[in-house]
Amino acid sequence: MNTNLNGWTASHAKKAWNFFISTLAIMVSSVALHSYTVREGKCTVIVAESASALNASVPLVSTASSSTGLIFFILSITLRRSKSTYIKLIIVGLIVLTPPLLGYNRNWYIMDAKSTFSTDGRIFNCGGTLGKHCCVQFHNSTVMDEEKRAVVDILNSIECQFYMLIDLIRNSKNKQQSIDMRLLGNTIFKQSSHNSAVHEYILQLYSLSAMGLPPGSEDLATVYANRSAVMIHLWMYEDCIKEIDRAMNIAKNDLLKIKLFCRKARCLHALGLEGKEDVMRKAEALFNNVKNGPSGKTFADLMRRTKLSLDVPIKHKNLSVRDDKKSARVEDLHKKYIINDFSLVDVQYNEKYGRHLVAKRDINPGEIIFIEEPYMHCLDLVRGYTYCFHCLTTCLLTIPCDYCGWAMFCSEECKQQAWVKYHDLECAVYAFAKDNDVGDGVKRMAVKSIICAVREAGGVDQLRDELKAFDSCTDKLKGFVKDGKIQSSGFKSIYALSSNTSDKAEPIHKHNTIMILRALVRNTKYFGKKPGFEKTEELKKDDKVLFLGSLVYKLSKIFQLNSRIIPNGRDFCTSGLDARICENKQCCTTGLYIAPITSLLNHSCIPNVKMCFSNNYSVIVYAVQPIKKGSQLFDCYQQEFYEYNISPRQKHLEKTYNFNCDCKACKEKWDIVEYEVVSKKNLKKNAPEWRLADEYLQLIQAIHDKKIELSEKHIDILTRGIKKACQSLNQPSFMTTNLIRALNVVFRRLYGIEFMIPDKCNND
Ligand SMILES: C[S@@+](CC[C@H](N)C(=O)[O-])C[C@H]1O[C@@H](n2cnc3c(N)ncnc32)[C@H](O)[C@@H]1O
Repeated sequence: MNTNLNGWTASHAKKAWNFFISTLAIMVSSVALHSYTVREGKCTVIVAESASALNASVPLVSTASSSTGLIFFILSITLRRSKSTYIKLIIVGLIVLTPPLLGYNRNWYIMDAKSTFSTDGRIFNCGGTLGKHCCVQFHNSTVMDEEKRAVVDILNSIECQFYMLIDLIRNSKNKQQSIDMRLLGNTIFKQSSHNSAVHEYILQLYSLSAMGLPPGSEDLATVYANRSAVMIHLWMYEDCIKEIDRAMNIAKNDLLKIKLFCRKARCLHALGLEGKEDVMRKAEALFNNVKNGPSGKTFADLMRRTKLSLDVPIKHKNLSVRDDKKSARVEDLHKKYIINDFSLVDVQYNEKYGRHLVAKRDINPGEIIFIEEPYMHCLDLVRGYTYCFHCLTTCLLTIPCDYCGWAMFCSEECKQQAWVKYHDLECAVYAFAKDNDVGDGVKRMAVKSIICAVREAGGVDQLRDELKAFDSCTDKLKGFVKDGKIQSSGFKSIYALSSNTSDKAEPIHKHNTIMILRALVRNTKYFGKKPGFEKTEELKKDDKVLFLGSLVYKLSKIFQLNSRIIPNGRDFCTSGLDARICENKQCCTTGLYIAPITSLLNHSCIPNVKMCFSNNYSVIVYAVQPIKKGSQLFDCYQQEFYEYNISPRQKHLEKTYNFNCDCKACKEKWDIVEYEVVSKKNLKKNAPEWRLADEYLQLIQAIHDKKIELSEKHIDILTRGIKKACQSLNQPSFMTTNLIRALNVVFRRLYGIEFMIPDKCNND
């Protein structure tokens, strides 16, 4: 008798194999008898008599269909004669069963008995049709399949059924609120003491007032006239003339026109331009019509004062909202660096970080790594008095969309371009999707990008086909690298960005999806207008709805993770918080933007790169620490280690970005140290730190206090300091941190998006 070390005999082994094979056969055949698979579009559906049969069947049946099960059973009975047959049978069994066993839980979804889902355009109803338990495996499961399942859940939710059925009030212009804002603006303007913050507030009130007024109305002409009064008050004569002409085009009231002519004559005089006499003649002609009326005396006085002022030489030169020196500097930068040239970096992928950027050579602090043009931006709704919603140009005299109460443009051209490109639909869709939340940018980005993507593709069906083809490509770097070169591919690059949000953010994305989908269904012609279509039972059957719904859901997540803040124009946010968590949203953000390659930067609490949103609609990514060839570039998603303690820092990253940070600062538990106080007294008596403080502290202080005119040379000086600090000091160190912070201020001031409202004015 053959005995092995454990006392097992061949007959034991034979019995064991026998038992194993029989059990396997019984399981398979029982599944075969109690469940069956249906190939439905891109899915395999297993239908079973009971939940337990379903659970048993999932790992087995995923590839072994009922017929395979039967064959298996028959084979095990008829062929169990020789050892080699067993071996063959086992090999076949392993081949058949291993992939599904490994795949169990990954691609199989147990559906509840009543759930309905779409399989590649067709509807499969688990309960309704079959009355049995079922689960489904999505073959070639694409990213969108995940979202489709979520959308079915969303459509089933009570919140969705509620919003689909109720009639929401269109969020649009509000004339009374506009008039109230204008009157408040007038009251503040009449007060005697003004500084730039007051000027800004007055302009904000007037522009918000303009937003809510119908086109061509006398009220709108009055608001424009009031803004022109602010402009002349601020010695911004050229802007004042533009605003006067705008008001004049719609004004019907003679009294208003006389005021405007008088103001225009003063501006022409201040600018030394011809034409003031002609303008005064027009004012005189109108004055003759009103001089005997109730306002005759007031206007006679105005005419007299204006004529007198035209004889006095003007000492103030024209001011402008744009900083010309900065514009020239940014233009020079664009001559030196090609926009969207990513030759200093590589995109790579690994399991831990996903896609990430890696330096192709050693990079010095202060060096610009690349400049990227964003794919899209979205201004905060209250910022319409400083920037154009369409081109983001600095503009204090924006004009409103004719229909909605939030979009403001720098010119008629921008207004028209935006209308043709996206705003005609955005205006209607967002009117119903808008919540009264200042930080609604993610939702608005989703609306705008869907509209643009559908248009660019030529329709919803075409977009679906394009994305399907894109999904079928398994390249991890798709959308970002083409023919070995980093290159973004428009909407597809946005679509390819990470949507790995945490479960905690789910309610927001679901709500965004409901609100946008509702507006797309009810306020666009994307789906045709079938009666009763807004009923969620109907919507669930429509593959176009499921497709667009899932796209909205995915984009909401993508924008939450990948969009970055356009910082407050003039300075650092007081708290430095991420605008999406900052309680005082207006303090630190102008809006959001998304730039695909920049979005591939992963996070570290001690970042080696920083971004600056330039005043020429581009994102400048520059190094703040020495970066070795082959190492990863890291940005900081919220606050750096010196601004936020480790625990809230990590909680926020986990909650918003769904990962656990293990950068050096987190591993070594670096907490806030008193970095803010720029004084040598705070330094430990550490020789290298003292030496660097002697060399740089005064400059750093002067930069923060705006005491010096900055230039590129300051970038070089700080760069040298950072290099020395990184080489000679143990980190974290006071001097390294402060040198890097000063470098960020310099970049922001030299190139950053900014608007200027003068402090000085005619009250001085
Ligand atoms: C803006 S994306 C960055 C690019 C991303 N790696 C990709 O492949 O698209 C943000 C996501 O990247 C991942 N990520 C960022 N920083 C990380 C880090 N330090 N460690 C691990 N994952 C990180 C997280 O999943 C996070 O939600």
